[in-house]
Amino acid sequence: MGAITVDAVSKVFTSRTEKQVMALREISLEVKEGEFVVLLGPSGCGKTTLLRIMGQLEAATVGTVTIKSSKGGGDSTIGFVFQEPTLMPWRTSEDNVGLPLELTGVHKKDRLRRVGEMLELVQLAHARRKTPAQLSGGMRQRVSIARALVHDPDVLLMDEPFGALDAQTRDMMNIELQRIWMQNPKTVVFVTHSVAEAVFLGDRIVMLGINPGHVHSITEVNLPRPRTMEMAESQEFRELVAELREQIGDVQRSDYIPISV
Ligand SMILES: Nc1ncnc2c1ncn2[C@@H]1O[C@H](COP(=O)(O)OP(=O)(O)OP(=O)(O)O)[C@@H](O)[C@H]1O
Repeated sequence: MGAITVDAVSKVFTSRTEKQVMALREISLEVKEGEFVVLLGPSGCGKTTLLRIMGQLEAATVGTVTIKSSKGGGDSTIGFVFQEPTLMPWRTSEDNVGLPLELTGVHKKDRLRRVGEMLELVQLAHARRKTPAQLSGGMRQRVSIARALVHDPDVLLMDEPFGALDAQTRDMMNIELQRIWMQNPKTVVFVTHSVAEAVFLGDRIVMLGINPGHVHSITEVNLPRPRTMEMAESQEFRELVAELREQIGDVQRSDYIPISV
């Protein structure tokens, strides 16, 4: 597992019109080993940008991100899950999950064993020979999660992974993800628009403010695990959701004018 340190990260984008937009300003954040951190905040506050910088898919304009691996030595490894499953349509679940291992030259026998374990973990062993078109949206996302975990990454970065699913499937996937995470502990950073999803999943919720993106607040969720759908009906859960919704409202009411620099 890995610990993530975000140190004074700012990001300025230069658009096609050559106008510069500051998306993030001086974000500092520590994600502890094995922690499940959720990034929450109104549209445009920079959640995806911050996640992409953490995953080295995007460079920070200023500041640094360090991922310290508890395995020691070598580069830290990262698993990604995006809103769209990005599976190869002609490949079976087994072949999609095994792709990262294939690309790094893992021997077929070891690869199949590991892929089998991952498909068991996401409870899709029965669908190993199916292609994405033969799976439901929730099943496709479970294949993506298995693929993201197959190389045993130090951290798992998830950008609205259940945003395209219907409400019922999304609830089920939240329960599933919690089970997978408890069975196979990882450091997770998870982006969402849904306050209830954030409270259900997170150890801590980092609320980003806008104009430009910055850390507005950090909330610890002290509900015991495993969290259940019944728990989501409790007063404590509802109060936390209400408090965070109010915070989002406050953030949104602050004038949003992207800062040009
Ligand atoms: N490649 C880019 N070029 C220019 N501006 C960008 C680029 N990517 C993001 N931005 C701008 O940076 C800001 C933050 O965008 P980002 O997508 O990170 O926010 P977000 O909180 O994830 O939004 P949403 O919740 O709507 O997905 C926005 O003002 C966006 O327009």
